[in-house]
Amino acid sequence: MLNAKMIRSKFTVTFKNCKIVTQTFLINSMSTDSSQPSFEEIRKYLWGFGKGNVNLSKNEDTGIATLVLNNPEKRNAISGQMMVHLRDCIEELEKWKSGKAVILQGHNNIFCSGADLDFVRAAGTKQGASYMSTWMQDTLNRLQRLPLISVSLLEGFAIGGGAEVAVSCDYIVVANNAKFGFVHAKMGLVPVWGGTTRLVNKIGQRKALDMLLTSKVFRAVDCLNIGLADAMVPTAESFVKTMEWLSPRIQHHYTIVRANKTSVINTALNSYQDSLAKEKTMLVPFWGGQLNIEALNKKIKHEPSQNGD
Ligand SMILES: CC[C@@H](C(=O)O)C(=O)SCCNC(=O)CCNC(=O)[C@H](O)C(C)(C)COP(=O)(O)OP(=O)(O)OC[C@H]1O[C@@H](n2cnc3c(N)ncnc32)[C@H](O)[C@@H]1OP(=O)(O)O
Repeated sequence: MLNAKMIRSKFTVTFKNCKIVTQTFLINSMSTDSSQPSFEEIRKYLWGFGKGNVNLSKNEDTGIATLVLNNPEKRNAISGQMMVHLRDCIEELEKWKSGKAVILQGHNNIFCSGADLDFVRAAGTKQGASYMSTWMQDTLNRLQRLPLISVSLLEGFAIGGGAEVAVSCDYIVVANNAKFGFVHAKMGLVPVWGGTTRLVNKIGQRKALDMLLTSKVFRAVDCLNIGLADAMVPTAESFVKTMEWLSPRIQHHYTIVRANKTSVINTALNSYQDSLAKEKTMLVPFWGGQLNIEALNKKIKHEPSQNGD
């Protein structure tokens, strides 16, 4: 792992009979920090824990991928093996250059019951904590940064680590039967997969603190009322309705969809100035490009939509 290390060197200069000592600090970024585990090492460790998998399917025609958490005997709890699968799926999505969106779901209409409690018991060491938090936080950071529009479709329970996965997505759609909770405190834990940071970004500091401290499990309509969920859909047709809800958000060319997602996520993850600087660089591929010229030629008149959406 790369580690920034300061090297100080002194230069003495004589100016008008005075000795001036200048100090130069160089950053040596090539040294390695052997105390940090490599991701390969963590992969091997996690792979030894539990069953289950994560299934990715990509539809090249629609540009929509689905990612399904699958561990039916444990309400889709995330085992060590599934942590490895999840990262591999995100890496696959990073390579998908023409995709527009990804929908995350749990197998058989249950989103996810959090980390596999058998894993939590077996890996309950300092090493286990460090490996899991490093791996899962990095994996979910990468999910959040994908240039795809990410939607978590919550059916049934999304608790503990399941809630952390859900808030890593751009949008949360709840089925009528969804139940969502950061239950970590009740389990004698704190979220470390990036869930606290992302929850605060979604619903604000006070509501997030309340949610963490009470370990309350929220019903679908409450998720909508507190601004955590973006839409609520009937459980019986949750996937179809989620696709309908998503459709206007991905109506444009995939390059436009991805550029807008990238710009927005940059504001969330970078400083104001960095975000402005990055935003300025986004226009070049589009300005005077084919999509822009076609739109100009149509002489579009922009009007409010009829149904107020
Ligand atoms: C790293 C830790 C932290 C994080 O940072 O993210 C966490 O995620 S901590 C984990 C938090 N999750 C839990 O504590 C889940 C506890 N489980 C439940 O509350 C309930 O099981 C449920 C999820 C509300 C579902 O209830 P229900 O539909 O009534 O099913 P059952 O309770 O009968 O469960 C069926 C079956 O599944 C097993 N199960 C459920 N969740 C997990 C889990 N997270 N890990 C392992 N196993 C789980 C449950 O024990 C049952 O097994 P059997 O009794 O053998 O059938």
